[in-house]
Amino acid sequence: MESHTPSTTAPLVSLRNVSKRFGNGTLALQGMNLDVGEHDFISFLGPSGCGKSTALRLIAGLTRISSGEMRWSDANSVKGTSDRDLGFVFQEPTLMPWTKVFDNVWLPLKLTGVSRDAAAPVVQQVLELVGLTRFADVYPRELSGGMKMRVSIARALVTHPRLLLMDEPFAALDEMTRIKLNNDLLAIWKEHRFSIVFVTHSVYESVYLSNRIVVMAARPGRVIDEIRIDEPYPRGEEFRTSSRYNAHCTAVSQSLRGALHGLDIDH
Ligand SMILES: Nc1ncnc2c1ncn2[C@@H]1O[C@H](COP(=O)(O)OP(=O)(O)OP(=O)(O)O)[C@@H](O)[C@H]1O
Repeated sequence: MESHTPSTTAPLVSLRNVSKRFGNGTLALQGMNLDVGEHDFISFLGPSGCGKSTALRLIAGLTRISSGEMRWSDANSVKGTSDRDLGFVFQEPTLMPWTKVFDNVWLPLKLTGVSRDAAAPVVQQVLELVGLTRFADVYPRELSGGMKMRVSIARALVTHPRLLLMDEPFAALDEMTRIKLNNDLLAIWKEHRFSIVFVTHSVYESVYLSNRIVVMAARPGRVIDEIRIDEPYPRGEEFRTSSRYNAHCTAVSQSLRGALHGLDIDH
């Protein structure tokens, strides 16, 4: 068993007092502070509307911050939020239905000018990582929901990003598929040592996966707690059925109740 070793190097990305107000006046995120370290697995957890997706999209550079500061480590700062340093996985697999699995996964490399032939070894490598070696030549419609999500993860990993951002990637999947994908994601993360920021509504999923859980509340969207899950990896059935896991879930649920309580006060 291996304990998670907290990063002693500079954070990959730091948010300082970051806020986001949309044009319609909604304060989606207020005063967020966060350091994402090397090989962190961070979950954003909270009720609907607390700004989880907004925070993720800010980190991805898909939405601009209104105030505050976001700073990338030197290795990333050459090109800022370079596409090659970031992978993004959405709740929907968002695959191109008219083209085969191989071509869907090749896309991020194709967009940076890498030919199909040159991309082939790395596309095969990431398909192998997600267990889809034999499916390179099929269309997305021939795949189950879980397999489509695996393709989406492979596409995000094909550029070997240092940070993988995942917005409720498994929310639409059945329980067994979700557990399997949780385990496979942890195995890939452990082997390849990138960092993950993962949005979820599930206390159980966040405790199982993460070493840090950022608990958020709504109106305005904000961070109300950060909880460390200091448990060794790999985590498997033994951890999922342990009293320690239950105790962590109870503590996180209590913190989350604070988030919901805040919502009641605001309304
Ligand atoms: N483009 C937008 N324009 C205006 N308001 C927005 C926009 N995107 C999000 N919001 C609002 O910002 C707040 C935070 O939304 P966000 O999607 O980040 O929350 P969330 O925690 O991810 O919610 P959910 O769990 O339901 O996905 C919400 O009140 C939402 O309605």
